[in-house]
Amino acid sequence: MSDVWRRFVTGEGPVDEVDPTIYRSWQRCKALEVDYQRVGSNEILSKPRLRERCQAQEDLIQAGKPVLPYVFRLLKGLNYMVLLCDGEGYILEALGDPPFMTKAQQVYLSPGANWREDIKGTNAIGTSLAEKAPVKVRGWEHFVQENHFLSCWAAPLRNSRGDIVGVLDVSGEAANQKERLLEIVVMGARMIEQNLQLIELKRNFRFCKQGIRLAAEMLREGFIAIDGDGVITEINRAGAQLLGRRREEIIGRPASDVFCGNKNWKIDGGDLELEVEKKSGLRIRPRLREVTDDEGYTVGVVGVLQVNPADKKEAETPLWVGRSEITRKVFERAAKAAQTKSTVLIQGESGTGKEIVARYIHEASPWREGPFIGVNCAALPSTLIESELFGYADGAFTGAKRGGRPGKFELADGGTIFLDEIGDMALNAQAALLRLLQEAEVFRIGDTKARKINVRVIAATNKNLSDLVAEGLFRQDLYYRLKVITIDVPPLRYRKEDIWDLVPYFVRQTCQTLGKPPLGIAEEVYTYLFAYSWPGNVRELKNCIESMVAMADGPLLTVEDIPAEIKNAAGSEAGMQQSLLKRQTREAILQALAQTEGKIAPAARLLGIGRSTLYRKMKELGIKP
Ligand SMILES: Nc1ncnc2c1ncn2[C@@H]1O[C@H](COP(=O)(O)OP(=O)(O)OP(=O)(O)O)[C@@H](O)[C@H]1O
Repeated sequence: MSDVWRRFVTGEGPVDEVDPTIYRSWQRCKALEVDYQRVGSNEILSKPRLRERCQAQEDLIQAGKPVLPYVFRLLKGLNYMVLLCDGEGYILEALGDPPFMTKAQQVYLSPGANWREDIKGTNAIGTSLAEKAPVKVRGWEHFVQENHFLSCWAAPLRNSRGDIVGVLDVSGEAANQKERLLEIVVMGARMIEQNLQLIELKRNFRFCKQGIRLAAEMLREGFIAIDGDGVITEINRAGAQLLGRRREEIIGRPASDVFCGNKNWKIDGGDLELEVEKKSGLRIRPRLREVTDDEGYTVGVVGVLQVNPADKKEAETPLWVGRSEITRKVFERAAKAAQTKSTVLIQGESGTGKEIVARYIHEASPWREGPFIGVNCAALPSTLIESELFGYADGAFTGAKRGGRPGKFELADGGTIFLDEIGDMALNAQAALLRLLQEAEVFRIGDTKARKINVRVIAATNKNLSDLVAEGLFRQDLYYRLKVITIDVPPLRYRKEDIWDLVPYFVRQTCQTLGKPPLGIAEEVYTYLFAYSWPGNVRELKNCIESMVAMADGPLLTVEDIPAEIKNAAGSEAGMQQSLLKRQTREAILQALAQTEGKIAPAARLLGIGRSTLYRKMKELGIKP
């Protein structure tokens, strides 16, 4: 036992031979009345509480993961241990040589124990936290006598804001005093801090990237980001739609490939003469702002895609809107189908938007310059459908027009014919249609002359065609000929996120048609529209909005304007929706936790929410960590 230590703790005499850091710590311990013979009451976490703490300090653990073994390898076989502690003094992880680990265990120098100064007296972990600096505490410098067999070296760990978030410590036996241990500990601490910064940077980067993507998707206008090398790094769906391409086709491509104008386009200092002219003659121009770094160097540009003001009328009404994954996939599939020559069969409940999909295919296909002719097969009596579709020759029947008449197929030559409600087509017309599809030529009724036609055929049905085939109401050979490419358009109730876009879209459209000034939409309206199940799909929503706009008095559409039958049905479904939402949230959280073996931080990342939000939701839903 050191005489200096004894003199201090008993208060017998002056102790000026002590390192000032140690002396300050001893004074703090004395003021806190720490027992100098043995630790009065240790603070040890139970295994589950320790696991929880490690989860809460996931970044620190991650940052320390490669460093602890590295430092330990430098000291291996010399009877030391390396410890990682959090900013409150709790030991989270330890690596060490077994003989010393066993001895250290007796004074709880092991995971779960807290080594704050007020609990353990002067020690490297607690004292480095109190002093906010690297310290060494050898043998009798420990305030509590039972720790005199130890020598420890520790350095605090800071995050990028400079807050202390932990401590790296090396401990060994008092007699074991290797040179330069403090330098090793400080070096290890710097490595952990760098890893912490990297983790934070990666997270910030992901946040910025995802944040930009989400923010861009909220814009009604087209958004584009181009990096310093002139490569397009982001474009939102509205922007891609404006350019008539898919996002995936644009991102990663040089801007000069996508836009015409200055081919050798460079960001810094160059004139931004970008423009793209669509086949329709629509000219699109980006309005861009430079993004500069701290030194003022241009690192890229961001901005909105605009339609040349002269062409604006056409662009203001996109053919379709809808942000749901389901709708996006439907139109992605339609875009692919547009590039082929095959017949397309669109299936879906009434009012889901099958005709819109057909028009979109036409617009994106090589037939886009030709006409788009729609025929509702259910609306035509079976006696008329053949002459309507294929036309008739002069004198084909009594009452026939002189000189004959072309049918819809001939009228659609060079373009697209859309056969809606194909399931209702009469069998004789089906036979003629099959022949036409196989030969690519039409025979007018009563005519022997074949006329070559170049038509893209798109059919749609809200019936199950294979059932009709089984009942003998639809020709099997025609069914197979039609369903070369099928596109299913799901009901609106399965893709309710689209309501966010459809509502303002229909409000704008209706205001324009009725010559009303633009109307706002009260947030609460959406609660009702989301709760309703929309059996009539998008058409029913469109009708609902039309009636709301027509009836609205003020500048805002409110719950009062919702048609009574929809409001009442939605009101009774609202409670159900909420409990369904709760159930779905619960399941999503449980699944994420199962995937990450109960780890909170990765589960939160998987769910795309913050850690504290996840904790709160788990509490609300009664999920135990
Ligand atoms: N994604 C969408 N974006 C904008 N408008 C849409 C969308 N989907 C549907 N609509 C509109 O909803 C209405 C119904 O759509 P559409 O006529 O295409 O449905 P449908 O499935 O062909 O119906 P039916 O089977 O009764 O013929 C139309 O006015 C259409 O413009």
